[in-house]
Amino acid sequence: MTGTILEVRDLAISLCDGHAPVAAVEGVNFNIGRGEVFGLVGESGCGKSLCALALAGLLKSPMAISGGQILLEGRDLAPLPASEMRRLRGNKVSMIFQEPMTALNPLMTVGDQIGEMFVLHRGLTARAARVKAIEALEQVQVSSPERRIHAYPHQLSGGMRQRVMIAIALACDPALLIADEPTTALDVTIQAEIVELVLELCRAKGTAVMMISHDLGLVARICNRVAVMYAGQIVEQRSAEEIFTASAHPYTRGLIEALPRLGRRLERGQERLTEIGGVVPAIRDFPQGCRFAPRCSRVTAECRAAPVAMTELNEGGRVRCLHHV
Ligand SMILES: Nc1ncnc2c1ncn2[C@@H]1O[C@H](COP(=O)(O)OP(=O)(O)OP(=O)(O)O)[C@@H](O)[C@H]1O
Repeated sequence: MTGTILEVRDLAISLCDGHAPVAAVEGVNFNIGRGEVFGLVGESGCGKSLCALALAGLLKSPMAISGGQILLEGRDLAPLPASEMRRLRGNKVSMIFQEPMTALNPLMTVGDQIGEMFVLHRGLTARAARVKAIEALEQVQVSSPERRIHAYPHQLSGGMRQRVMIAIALACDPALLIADEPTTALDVTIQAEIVELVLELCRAKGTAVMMISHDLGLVARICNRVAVMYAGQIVEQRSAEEIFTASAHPYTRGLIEALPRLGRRLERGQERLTEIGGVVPAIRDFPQGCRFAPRCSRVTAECRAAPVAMTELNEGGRVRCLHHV
């Protein structure tokens, strides 16, 4: 791993729906190294998908980037028009989604959809692209690829469709793959296979991965570094090793407590593992002080008084908490 491939500086994403704009995401800062596997975790509604979509140039109105920079290999993607982002997507940066049907065209064969990447980004002829499409399907371990290239997405299983989406995303060896909960909708055994496949292919191609998940266990297992997001802000950033042993933010601690552990039994009368009480606030209801304050057991008046800045910890870790441990 050498050098930085992606530098996100002070990214802000706002809801611009004709009323006063509201920031759904703000002050997001992180770097991803070449070939690194970087994790972004948090409960549903924390802003993970908005960050992913912004990075891939796929944000849709009424959401828009309202500040900051997204430097991919030094070039700022934030101000680029949609036409320019279309040229970069699949080539420099790719994204895979939880539901492959959102990314696949139901009216095109999978062979044509994979081949299109080589025609568009590599200038190959249709015939050469077809050969590459078969190779790409082989790489994602789809059996009988010569036959499968003629299939339409609806003729494939969920796991198979996920493999096709990965083949499309990685066809042109992008520098960065953004994976937004790519396995959440799949069976547990297939989940593990798909994650392994993504990691193996990205390792071979030198592609960095930004893995987005609500599952801290998964992210800590496969990533080098992890950022924890809460209510539109990063609240903690650590190495994956430290996230369990030295996490400093009460929210990260809460996510860890809620993880099902092997051999961990429910106490008598306990219905589920300890979950963090309360819910993630809606973007118009973000508290003015620490956004986690209403759910936090360590809260004091000071926490509620004003926004909390990031504090640098040792070893490059950072935390947004006045009472971190
Ligand atoms: N188009 C939109 N209009 C209004 N609010 C939106 C829109 N898109 C997202 N939001 C809000 O922005 C916040 C962040 O959403 P986002 O989808 O990024 O969360 P997430 O952490 O990715 O959750 P999930 O894991 O469920 O996708 C949420 O409160 C969501 O309701």
